[in-house]
Amino acid sequence: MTDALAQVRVKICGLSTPETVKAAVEAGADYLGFVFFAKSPRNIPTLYAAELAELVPPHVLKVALTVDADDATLDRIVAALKPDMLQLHGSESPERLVELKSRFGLTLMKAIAVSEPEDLTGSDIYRDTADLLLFDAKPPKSMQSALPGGNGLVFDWSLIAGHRPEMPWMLSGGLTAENVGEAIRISGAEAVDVSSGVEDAPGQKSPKLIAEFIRAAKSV
Ligand SMILES: O=C(O)c1ccccc1NCC(=O)[C@H](O)[C@H](O)COP(=O)(O)O
Repeated sequence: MTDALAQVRVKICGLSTPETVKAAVEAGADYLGFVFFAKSPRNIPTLYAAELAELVPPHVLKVALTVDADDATLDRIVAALKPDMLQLHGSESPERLVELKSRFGLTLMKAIAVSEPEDLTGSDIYRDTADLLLFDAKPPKSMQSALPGGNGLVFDWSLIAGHRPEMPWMLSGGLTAENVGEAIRISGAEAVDVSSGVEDAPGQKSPKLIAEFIRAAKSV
């Protein structure tokens, strides 16, 4: 039997309430992302993460999203959330990933900001240190106050078709229930990640939009 019918895996990022965590689990999310970055409208206090973590069954993987966090901060996050994966959304170097793997032994996903082909070829530097890559849209320089991710921006998915990494990867950046099918077909993604596209307002996840997104991604 081939893997041709395998469903796309879905990560819902930036959950911050019990209701939306439960909604994402019930809708069939494979990964739930929790943001630990003070400037983000999705930031959650570290201790509150422990409460949300209780609601996540073992078959759904918990992802802690951080931006250039130091060891002490990560120690607190890992103790509270007990994540399966760290999503590194800053300018963490390959050497930093080696340190994090040795300290925590968790799956490491390095976010790569993409706007041109060189961004994809440049991501090869993480080949030996990241377990998977997350391709996200690079905010334009004009967006001075932009977050490093979670901006609802799309990049040209055909760039990935021209440089498919040999290691596992996820697609993100401005995905919605309406465009995720086309994004998967063009990029060849086997896993997708969404935040803004399942929100009614920045930081406010919608159970309805979460269910619609997961249905759309998994029906491709
Ligand atoms: O969500 C945030 O606020 C955030 C803050 C700092 C770094 C990354 C952040 N989010 C990343 C994500 O939510 C996703 O991994 C991905 O970039 C999708 O975002 P979106 O374009 O909003 O769907």
